Amino acid sequence: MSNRSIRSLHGRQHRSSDARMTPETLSRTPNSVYSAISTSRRSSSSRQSAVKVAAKSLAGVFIACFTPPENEATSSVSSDAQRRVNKNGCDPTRSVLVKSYNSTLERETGSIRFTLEQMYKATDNFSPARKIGQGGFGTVFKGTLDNGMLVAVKRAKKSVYDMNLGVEFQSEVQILEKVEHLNLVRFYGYLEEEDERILVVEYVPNGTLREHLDGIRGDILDLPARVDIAIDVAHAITYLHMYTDHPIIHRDIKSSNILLTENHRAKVADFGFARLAADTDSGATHVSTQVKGTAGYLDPEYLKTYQLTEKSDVYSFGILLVELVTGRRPIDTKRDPRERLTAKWAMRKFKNGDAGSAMDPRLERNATNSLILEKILELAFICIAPQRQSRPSMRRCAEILWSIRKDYKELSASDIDSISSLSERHNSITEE
Ligand SMILES: Nc1ncnc2c1ncn2[C@@H]1O[C@H](COP(=O)(O)OP(=O)(O)OP(=O)(O)O)[C@@H](O)[C@H]1O
Repeated sequence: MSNRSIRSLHGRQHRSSDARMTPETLSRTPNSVYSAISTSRRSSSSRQSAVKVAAKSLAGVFIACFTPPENEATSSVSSDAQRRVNKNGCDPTRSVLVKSYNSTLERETGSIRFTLEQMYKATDNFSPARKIGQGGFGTVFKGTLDNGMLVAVKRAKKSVYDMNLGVEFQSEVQILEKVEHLNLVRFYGYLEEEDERILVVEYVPNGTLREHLDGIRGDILDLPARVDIAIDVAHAITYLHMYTDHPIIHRDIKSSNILLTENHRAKVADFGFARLAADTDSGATHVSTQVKGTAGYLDPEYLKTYQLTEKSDVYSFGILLVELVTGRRPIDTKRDPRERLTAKWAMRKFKNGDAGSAMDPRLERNATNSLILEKILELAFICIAPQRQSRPSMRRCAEILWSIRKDYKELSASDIDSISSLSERHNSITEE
């Protein structure tokens, strides 16, 4: 969704034979990195001591005392997986849609192959009044299908098609057909006729996360809403990495690819760059491939080695977390040179015990928000660790965020004294 997207730099195709980390290995938190960040921070002189005590002890507690909510992870994602499954891998809603379009060519997978006539009808002949967006892929229209269903109709621009979009389009369709999750934009079908390429996906009515952070979509998102959005995105990527038939790497996690519903639920969009992950059964750890993604979100190790793993999504997710709490874009060229790379700037502030000054100025400043900001930044910084082995799995990120949300709820109803007592309670649990 940004013209900074890097479509194709260098191309090589091969698979490595290194052993891939298992989900069990991935779910272990790199405590050393986490605590290295915590201990390298200078304590803030301006902070009230109770908050410092609480922050320090909670830093360990957040990791050490999390009851790994395995069940929640497993049940939420696997029930989703069950929900989606029929023998063609499509969910009941899709089937209904397919039935109502039985005059069209239906693919075995359950997605619909639309006709041009249907697309013209759905979009009032691609009327400018129906245009809702423009991106590197083409133009997006708000469409209405015959059955009244609202959809987003993504029409590829011809120049993109001429640049070998055919292969990418088919690969995007194939990936979209495989996935089904509440936090992923749902795929309904596509059109491929002569020089027209169109994707028909769920219409998500409330704009992109970036628009919300820019304040052009009404009310500013408060911190709990941002934590919820981070959790939704973590669920979506965890699903792609761990619960699809074959792990999928999204490769373009960024705030302008996160669409929001009216209730501020997040849905990850845009599978244009998505790739199947390495085939672990054959012992591969990564796929080597052309570098694609968006400047500012790109994993430096992937950029350097062309080796793509799920941890590249984790890196982009870390950048997204920084974006969520600072409100700033990952690269902000209008700022002072020392502030242009937002993650670096925020990390410096954090290490100097001054994380609070990296907080989005539109967020309320209070003890709870400051503490939660630190927790989110701590997680962000392990996600963007230079070496991919040091980064947590997406599932681990989701677990940490659940605990952050839980503690937010407990802390927000209380004052500094309660923060201290919560930290004491956690200490006594660890001592036991
Ligand atoms: N499913 C959707 N529901 C509602 N609006 C959408 C939907 N998909 C895209 N949009 C709108 O259209 C805009 C462009 O989206 P699009 O996915 O086409 O970008 P893109 O071509 O993938 O961009 P890039 O390739 O540069 O990342 C979005 O910013 C959003 O405002």
